[in-house]
Amino acid sequence: MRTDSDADGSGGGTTADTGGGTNDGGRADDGEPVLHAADVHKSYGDVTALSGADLAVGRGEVFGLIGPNGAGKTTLVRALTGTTSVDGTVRVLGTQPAAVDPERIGLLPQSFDPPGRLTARELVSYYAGLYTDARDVDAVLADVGLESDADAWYETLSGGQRRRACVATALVNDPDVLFLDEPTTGIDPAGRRDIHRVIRAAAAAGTTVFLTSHAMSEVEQLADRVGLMREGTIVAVGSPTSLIAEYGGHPTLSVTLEIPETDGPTDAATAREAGVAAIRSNTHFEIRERGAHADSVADPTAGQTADGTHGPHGTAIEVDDVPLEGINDVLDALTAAGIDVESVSWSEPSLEDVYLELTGEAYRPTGTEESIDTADSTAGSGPSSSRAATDGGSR
Ligand SMILES: Nc1ncnc2c1ncn2[C@@H]1O[C@H](COP(=O)(O)OP(=O)(O)OP(=O)(O)O)[C@@H](O)[C@H]1O
Repeated sequence: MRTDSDADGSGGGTTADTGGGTNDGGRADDGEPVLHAADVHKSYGDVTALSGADLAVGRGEVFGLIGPNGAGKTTLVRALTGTTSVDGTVRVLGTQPAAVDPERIGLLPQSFDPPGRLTARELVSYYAGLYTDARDVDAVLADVGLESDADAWYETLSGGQRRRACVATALVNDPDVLFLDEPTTGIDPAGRRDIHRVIRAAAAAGTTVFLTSHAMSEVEQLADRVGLMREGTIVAVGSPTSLIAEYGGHPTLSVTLEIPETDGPTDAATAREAGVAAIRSNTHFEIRERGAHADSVADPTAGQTADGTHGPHGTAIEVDDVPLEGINDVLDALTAAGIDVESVSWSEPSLEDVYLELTGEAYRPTGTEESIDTADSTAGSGPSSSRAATDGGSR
């Protein structure tokens, strides 16, 4: 991070900010945000890629851009990196994107296919040679966890190792602004942690990181603020916490009740009905009556279907807005009514729920849910956690 770009760190904000963000963005040397887009439009023939995008990102901020395929994320990155022309205002480090000194920008595109017969060290050295003031190549390779594979040809590296090498090429000039498009695609959890650590360190040193990703858990963990893009505009901006509070919904407890193997579907419905009644009479929690759940009470096929509302051995009840400390109240109510519980899972809303709420679309899950025994159900929770007891029986 070059010191000549140091900013005053004062607040910036964006026109689309939900107001809940904890970091409204510092400013570049001349008082502007480091990245600034206002009313940006871009069309490809009849296709509208950007339809009035607004954005302000500050120095040292990690900004995560999420949105469905085709929402306009890559086009916005291209606008910010000066690789496509757009209508509207786009400023980077206080100037036009095309006029920014390339030494101050790091870019990892989604698709990057370097020559296979370069070693990782040669690849990063090549990029280092493009800059007048590059970092030590071996230090960068160590940062991304590639020190022991530095002399392997790129084509012999695994997918994750290749991606790490590519990330290294974007870091070697110690950029002031780092654009990362899906940086951890194909990288295993340990490698992902390495990359996350590198991103956090860069931001702590003052680099502005603009992260585009479909991995909601990654964005939730890394980003100071998140912008959700839909149909060419950013429809919500805020810290992950504020977006989840505003759009994520409530924590949900899902209780699967046991039904004896010989029983038929009507008994599954009866078991569920009894469970619902026990919870309603003995706790203040609401049952989440999704359409399929409501139907399952009266549905003679309940307990047999694969509609996702209950498994083959039990029937599920979803209880809305149950805090962690309320789980035992629900289980006690069922136990007191003599109802056996097969399993329990509890989940807090996450950025995934925000995404679903604001786009109405499912995305590829990133598998971050953790499972623990409910015997420890009073243990602390992370920003997005799920707790499950898979052993049968009531408590
Ligand atoms: N070079 C191009 N020529 C024509 N249309 C394009 C071009 N680039 C993008 N588009 C269109 O612009 C829209 C936005 O595309 P963009 O790549 O910015 O979306 P995205 O949010 O990055 O999508 P993804 O998540 O799939 O990468 C899409 O409808 C896309 O088909």
